[in-house]
Amino acid sequence: MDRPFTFINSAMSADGKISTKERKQVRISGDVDFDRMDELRATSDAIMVGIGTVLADDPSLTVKSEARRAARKNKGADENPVRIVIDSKGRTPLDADIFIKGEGKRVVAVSGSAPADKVEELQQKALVIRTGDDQVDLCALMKELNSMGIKRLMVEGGATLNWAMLSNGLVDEVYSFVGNLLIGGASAPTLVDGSGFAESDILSLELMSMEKMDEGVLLKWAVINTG
Ligand SMILES: NC(=O)C1=CN([C@@H]2O[C@H](COP(=O)(O)OP(=O)(O)OC[C@H]3O[C@@H](n4cnc5c(N)ncnc54)[C@H](OP(=O)(O)O)[C@@H]3O)[C@@H](O)[C@H]2O)C=CC1
Ligand SMILES: Nc1nc(O)c(N)c(N[C@@H]2O[C@H](COP(=O)(O)O)[C@@H](O)[C@H]2O)n1
Repeated sequence: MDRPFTFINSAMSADGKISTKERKQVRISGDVDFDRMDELRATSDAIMVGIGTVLADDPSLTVKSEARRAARKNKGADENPVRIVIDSKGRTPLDADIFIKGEGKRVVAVSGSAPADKVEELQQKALVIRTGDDQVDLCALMKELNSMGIKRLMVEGGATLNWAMLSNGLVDEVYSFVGNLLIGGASAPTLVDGSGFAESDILSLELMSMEKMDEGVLLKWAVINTG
């Protein structure tokens, strides 16, 4: 495989929403699930999010547990995995938490549509990788990440990036915490948005495990990529 092993980790409400119609971050996970997410971060080479998530949530994507950061250091790795933003037009704010918080490498993946001045500014903060004309070419990017030594990639959303990764056959597993709340709203983002599959292309999953966790359930799925 010339791309990293890739999994999506997400938290959704019982009605499949990952945030509100205003795209406002909601605490869906409980403490146990957040700790599980931290372990996933700590054991990944890189974490990827879309620019929509950076603009909505301003996440730091750091490993929160000091012990886990120390364990990474002991193995000769940076305290935090490489943090990657998928951002065709180079809109990532220079004061985003992803740049400010925690040590470690950052990558901003842009496309040919990113203005040169934005790229120059981002290069002060991150390695900038340019693929694709209008939007980031995710298949080409994944090959490049693989050649950089990124073998285990965690995708933390949002809904549009999840769709793009899944519909390009780039995801191996999906971990979804389903919380005990209903968010509703036709326009609220779901686990997978985008344009959606035609009936003949619907993606099949194989249930790997289900576990009661906090006040919800953790579902682990393997993606059956046929392409
Ligand atoms: N509950 C949870 O677990 C999580 C919830 N969220 C929520 O998700 C929401 C954000 O999701 P969403 O708005 O969908 O944004 P995303 O984070 O999915 O980012 C989508 C953006 O990525 C850029 N992009 C670049 N290249 C591509 C490509 N090839 N294919 C697709 N997109 C590409 C596009 O912007 P451009 O063209 O400008 O590059 C696109 O609009 C927020 O409300 C956040 O709170 C987010 C993460 C986890
Ligand atoms: N697993 C999970 N559960 C929830 O309830 C959530 N709201 C999220 N959101 C994701 O976590 C990111 C925050 O990361 P930092 O704490 O800033 O490091 C946020 O952007 C979403 O990706 N996840």
